[in-house]
Amino acid sequence: MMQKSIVLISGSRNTKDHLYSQLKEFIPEYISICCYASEENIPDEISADLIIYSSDNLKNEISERGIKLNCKDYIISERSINFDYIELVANIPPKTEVLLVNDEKETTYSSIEDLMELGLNHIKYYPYYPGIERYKKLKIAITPGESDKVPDCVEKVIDLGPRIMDINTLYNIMDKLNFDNKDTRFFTKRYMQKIINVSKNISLVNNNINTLNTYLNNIVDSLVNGILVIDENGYIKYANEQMTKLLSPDKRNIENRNVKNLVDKEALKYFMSADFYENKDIEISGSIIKTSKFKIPNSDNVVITTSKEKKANSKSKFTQDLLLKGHFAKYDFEDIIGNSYQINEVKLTAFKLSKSELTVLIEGESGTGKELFASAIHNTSNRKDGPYLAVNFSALPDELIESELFGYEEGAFTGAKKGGKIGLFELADGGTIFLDEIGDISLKVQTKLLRVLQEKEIMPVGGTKIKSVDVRVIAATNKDLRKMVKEKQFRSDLYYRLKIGYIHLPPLRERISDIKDLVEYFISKETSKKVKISKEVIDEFESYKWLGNVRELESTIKYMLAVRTTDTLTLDDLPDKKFFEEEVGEDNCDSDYEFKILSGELLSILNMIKKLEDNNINASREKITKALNDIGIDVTENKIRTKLNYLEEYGYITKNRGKKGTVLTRKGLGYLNSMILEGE
Ligand SMILES: Nc1ncnc2c1ncn2[C@@H]1O[C@H](COP(=O)(O)OP(=O)(O)OP(=O)(O)O)[C@@H](O)[C@H]1O
Repeated sequence: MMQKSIVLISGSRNTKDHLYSQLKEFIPEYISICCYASEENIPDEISADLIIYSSDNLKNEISERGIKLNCKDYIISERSINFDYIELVANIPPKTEVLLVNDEKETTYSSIEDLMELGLNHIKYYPYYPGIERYKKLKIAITPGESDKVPDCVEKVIDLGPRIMDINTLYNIMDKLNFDNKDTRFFTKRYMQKIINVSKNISLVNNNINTLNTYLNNIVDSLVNGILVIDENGYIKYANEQMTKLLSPDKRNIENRNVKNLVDKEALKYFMSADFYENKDIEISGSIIKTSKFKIPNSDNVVITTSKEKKANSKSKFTQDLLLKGHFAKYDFEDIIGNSYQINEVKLTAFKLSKSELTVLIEGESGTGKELFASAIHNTSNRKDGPYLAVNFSALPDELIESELFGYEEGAFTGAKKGGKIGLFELADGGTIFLDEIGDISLKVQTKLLRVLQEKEIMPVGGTKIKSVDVRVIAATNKDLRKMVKEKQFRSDLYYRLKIGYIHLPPLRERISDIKDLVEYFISKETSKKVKISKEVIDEFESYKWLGNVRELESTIKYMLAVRTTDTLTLDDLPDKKFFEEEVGEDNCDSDYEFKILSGELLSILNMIKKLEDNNINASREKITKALNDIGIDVTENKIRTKLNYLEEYGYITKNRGKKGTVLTRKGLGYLNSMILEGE
């Protein structure tokens, strides 16, 4: 038999090398692989069974260059982020703002989408590509192999290497070369193994089995969409979220159930037969889906995967997934750690509310545990066996929110799916819907929501028929809704409807006695090893502001566990200051005018800086200390240093090196003026 051959053509040498090693890894040895880069020499004539172009443009370039091609077929590779390196991204502290740099607008956006789809949405991506008109001048950049395009403002570049071929392209290659079943199975196994290794790496870095599961799920989901493991009798050992959605429209847990009760006869034949197959079109729950089946080595279990339907369905699927933060209520009240008076009071109120059917509004800063409480309320309520859908409003534009929440009827708008679409409210029937970031919804959606709350019925977009739904609403926000009501950005009637049951979650800095318990809890959650934490660190933590609240504390512990050198976390393991949340940011322009109430000492310092400034004296640390001592306020220079840092972080002052010393900002001056007005 003649040896089959592949020729790969890419633009740069770097991409060529990466794609070559990927092909070597996945394509059996008996296929010969030859690679060229257009920036190097390409022969005038190329012969192969299959040519793979790394991009569309390259195909045109090759034909323009008049290169003679003797080949039966070609493929243009679809590319995705190289997940060998994604742990680098996973390790970036939450909420960090980064530039995503790529060569063109499209590739930049699709790289952002890839990373988000992999679940790496703990950081904020801003696009950058050559020729972009305006971009955010950030210090960190992530790039898939295009580090030479990174703009000057960037200080740290995380290069993920060029994007690799995606799983569909690899399947396509095998298809075109008529691989037999054995080889495709080998490939699937390899790919899965790779994914599992990547996830293990990530979780090792984070020391966290939960992270392992999350990333594993996300990566698997983004590649094969649905994944199901069944034993020889058809009992489900594992089903990921997508498969659960496919087999059980109410999205309840399907583990330990039998596939016989979940799919119809036709599909069951394929699920339970002794055959193994790749990408077979099978009708499951009313849709034709590409399905593969393979056996887990040394076990009686088989794995069934369904492919991501890239074309027809992907948009609406993706948007609903974006909107949905979770399908299951994961937490109970026992999972809410903390014994402070403040948190106990809130837990008690929440517990009482859970036994009622009232709508609940949870207010609290970001990371205080609003989602945790919503989940615990559902799990303690009479609806605990019903669905729980957590919806995040900040992810989507208004029109989509409306159709995803309330569904639409066939023909409601261009692109509406045949048969219409069931909205999340209908899916949550009999259960609870958690509407996170409720302050982000438009007035139009507010009006529709009000209707659900008042009448317990929904009207799908473009529909005429009203449908009754029985859903309990729990809403959450980190915005000041009352202020939004005053400013007419939030309907007052909706506000009062939501606020029938009300919980305010205190920020972490107001319940510092919980810090120790939380720290111990997070350590035990992250690692099975006996890791201690020094008292100095706890003391230090108790003096922090924790603007990112419990979430920030959790990621700090994760960080410290990852960098620690001994089994005790010490001050040396603390991240540097940049790691911690800062208050002033572009997203938070209002904070310029939102004053943090300052305690006596801080106020005295601020006042003193103004006095010195008024007298044309540079407010150095030394001068401020002396002037305060002079008026009987007993402070050391060291203490002043800490306080000045605090004032600077809140935007009241800026510290300058050298002679100029500390100066009041507009906000600082504004604060002092407002104090004078209040005093008058
Ligand atoms: N009291 C607590 N005990 C244990 N874990 C907590 C507690 N509070 C918050 N967490 C953890 O902190 C993280 C943030 O919590 P959660 O997502 O519920 O906050 P949130 O207020 O909904 O934040 P956002 O407004 O940003 O969505 C989660 O990982 C959660 O498990």
